[in-house]
Amino acid sequence: MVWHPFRSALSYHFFEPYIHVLPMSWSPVTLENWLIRQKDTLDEVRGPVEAIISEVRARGDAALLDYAEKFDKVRPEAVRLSEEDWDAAYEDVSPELAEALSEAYARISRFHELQRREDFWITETEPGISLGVKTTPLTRIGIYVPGGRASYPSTALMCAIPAKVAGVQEVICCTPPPVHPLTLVACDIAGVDEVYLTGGAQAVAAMAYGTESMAPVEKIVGPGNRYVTAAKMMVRHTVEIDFPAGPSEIAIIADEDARPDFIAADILAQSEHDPLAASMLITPSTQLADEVGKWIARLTAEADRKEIISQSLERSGYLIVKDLDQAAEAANKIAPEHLAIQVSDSFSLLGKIKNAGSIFIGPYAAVACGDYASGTNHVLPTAGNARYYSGLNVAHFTKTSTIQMIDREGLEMIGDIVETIAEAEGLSAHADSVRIRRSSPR
Ligand SMILES: NC(=O)c1ccc[n+]([C@@H]2O[C@H](COP(=O)([O-])OP(=O)(O)OC[C@H]3O[C@@H](n4cnc5c(N)ncnc54)[C@H](O)[C@@H]3O)[C@@H](O)[C@H]2O)c1
Ligand SMILES: N[C@H](CO)Cc1c[nH]c[nH+]1
Ligand SMILES: [Zn+2]
Repeated sequence: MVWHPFRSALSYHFFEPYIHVLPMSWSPVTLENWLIRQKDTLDEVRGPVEAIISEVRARGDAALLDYAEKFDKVRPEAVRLSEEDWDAAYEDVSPELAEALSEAYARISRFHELQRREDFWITETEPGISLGVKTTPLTRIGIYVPGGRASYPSTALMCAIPAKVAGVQEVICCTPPPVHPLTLVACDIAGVDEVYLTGGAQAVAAMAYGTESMAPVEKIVGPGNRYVTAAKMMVRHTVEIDFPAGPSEIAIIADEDARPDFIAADILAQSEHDPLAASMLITPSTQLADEVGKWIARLTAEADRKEIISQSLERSGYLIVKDLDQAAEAANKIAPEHLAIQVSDSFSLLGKIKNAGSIFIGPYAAVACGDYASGTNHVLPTAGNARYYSGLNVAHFTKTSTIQMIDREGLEMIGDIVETIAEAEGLSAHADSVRIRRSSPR
C-alpha cells in the first residue's frame, strides 16, 4: 500500500485528482490492455508445452512419472491410482467435509438433471415425413482436475456430474500428485471410474494419445493453468475438448449504490486462484472504484494468499464508463468468465449482456456460491472465449444424430425438389436414387 497524492481515475468524461490510500495495483485499466494481457498468457508457453506433449507420446508412463517428479516434486509409485489407495482417502476426510461435498453434489446434480435431453424425439413435420434427433452419450471422457496451487475437489464434481448425467460410461480423472483425499472422495461420489496421478500438459497429452496404463479418451474437459489450457488447444486435432478454461477472471458491473466491500471480496476470491487471474470493475462511479480499492487493500492485508492475490491485482483494475449501456458494451468486449451485476435495475442490464461465462445477479450472489454449491457449473471459458463458447454442461458429453422417416407419400411431397436441385448440381445419381423409388410399383 502506498500513498498516491494525485492519482487520477480514467473517465470518458472527466479527469479528477483525488487523495487517499490505494493499493499500488488497483488502478484504471484500458480495455485494450486488459484484453491483450489475457490473450498473451497461452502464447508464452507454447514451446515448452509442445515439448511435453512429444515426450509423453514417445515415452508414455515413464514421461508422466518424470514430469511429476520435476513439476510436482513427488514421484508416484504408479500413474494409475489403486482402488485401495482410493478407498483409503475416506479415512482422511472429516464427516463435515464429506457432508459439505455431498450437499454440493446434490445441488449440482439437480441443476444438471434439468439439462438432460430425452434419448430421441421424432415428429411428423408434413404428411409422410417425420424428423427427429437422437442424443447419444460419449463413451469415454477425461476430466482434468487442477491441483497445483490449490486442490479442486469441487472441480471433480463439476466435470464428472454432467458427464454421468449425460450417460457417459467411462469417466477418467487426471490430477497432479500429491492428490488431496477430498478430491478422491469427490471423484468417488461423482462416479469417476479411474484416477491417474498426473497433471499439467503431460496429463492432457496422456488423455489424448494414451499411455501403457491409460487408454485414450474421446474428449477432455476441465480447467487448469496456462500449461493445461495450452495443451488442450494443441491436442484438439486428435481429441475433442470442451473449451479454453484457464486462469480465473471476474468482471463486475456496479453502480454507485453497490457494496464496495462485497465487490472487493469477490475480486480477491478470484485473484487467489492464480497470479494470472484477473479482475475488472466496470462502473460509472469513480467514488465506488476508490472505495473498492480501499477494501481491496484492507482485505489483501488480511488474506492468506497475499502474494498470489497481489500478482493477480497487477493484471486487474477498473474502467470508468459514462453509463450502464457503455458498461454492457465493455463487458461484451471482455467476455469475462464470471460477470457480477450489482446495479439497481439488473434485468434491464442483463438484456444487454451477450458474452459472459456465468452471470451473478445481486449483492448476495457471491461468485464463490457458483464455484461450489448453488448448482451451476464453475468450468467456464476464459480469456475472451465466452464470445463463442458456453460453460460446461450436459450437452458437452453427448452428440446428436438427426433422424428421418419418409414414406411413399412423403417422397412424393419432396421428390421434385430433390431431383431438380440434384440435376442442377450435376449429381444425377442423387436424382436417380429418388426417381427409382418414385417409379417403382406400389
Ligand atoms: N476457468 C475455469 O473454469 C477454472 C475453474 C477452476 C480453476 N481454474 C484455474 O485453474 C488453474 C489451476 O492452476 P494450478 O496451477 O493451481 O493447477 P493445475 O493443475 O492447472 O497446474 C499444475 C500443473 O501445472 C504444470 N506446471 C506448473 N509449472 C510448470 C512449468 N513451469 N512448466 C510446465 N508445466 C508446469 C505441472 O505439471 C503441474 O502439475 C488456475 O489458473 C485457476 O484459476 C479455472
Ligand atoms: N472460480 C473457479 C473458476 O474460475 C472455480 C473454483 C473452484 N474452486 C474455487 N473456485
Ligand atoms: Zn473460485
